[in-house]
Amino acid sequence: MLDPHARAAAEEHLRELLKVFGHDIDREGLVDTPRRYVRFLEQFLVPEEFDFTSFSKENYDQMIVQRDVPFYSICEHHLVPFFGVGTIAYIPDRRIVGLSKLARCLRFHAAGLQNQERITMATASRLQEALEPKGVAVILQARHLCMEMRGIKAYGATTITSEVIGAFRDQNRTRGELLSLISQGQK
Ligand SMILES: Nc1nc2c(ncn2[C@@H]2O[C@H](COP(=O)(O)OP(=O)(O)OP(=O)(O)O)[C@@H](O)[C@H]2O)c(=O)[nH]1
Ligand SMILES: [Zn+2]
Repeated sequence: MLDPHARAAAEEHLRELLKVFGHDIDREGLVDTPRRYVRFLEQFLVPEEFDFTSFSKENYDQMIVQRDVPFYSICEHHLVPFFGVGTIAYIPDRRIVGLSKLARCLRFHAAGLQNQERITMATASRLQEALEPKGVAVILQARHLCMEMRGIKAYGATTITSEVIGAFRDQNRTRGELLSLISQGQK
């Protein structure tokens, strides 16, 4: 959380920026916008930490795959959103993790000013460190508004990044099984 002085300064900078572009910052629709935007940045740039609640895997030793996990981020180059869905998979060794923590992990690392490759690697490393599983795979598919609204204007282009660790990297059969599980039921 920002202290009140820092928040007031951030809001003032935003008012100045809007003025530079000729906006009447006292009109009804804009008067509270700097406050709202700074609050959004506070929430988005400083993500909420979470606990990696884990459980004994009992006898389960197959891969766990979570698909279509939505995430939102802000491109560090243009300050424009990029967003998409991720697949997070792991093969437990001793522990399994609470399912919501997979999505939380991706959400946490997507927050802030980012590039897609960094989110992919950070999500995978975090799972690897927290669980020491036999393998981890993170695959992100995203649309970058900096490539759609501006610049190259490649509407609808998607970028896929992946990070695979352990058994997913070393064993073709394991990797094949992951790909087949991911594609199941997809249109
Ligand atoms: N590798 C990577 N590049 C990204 C990501 N998000 C945006 N970029 C790219 O960062 C690059 C910044 O390039 P610059 O040439 O400095 O910026 P620019 O003149 O605005 O580039 P254009 O977008 O091509 O108009 C662009 O090619 C963006 O597409 C990302 O998540 N990963
Ligand atoms: Zn960008």
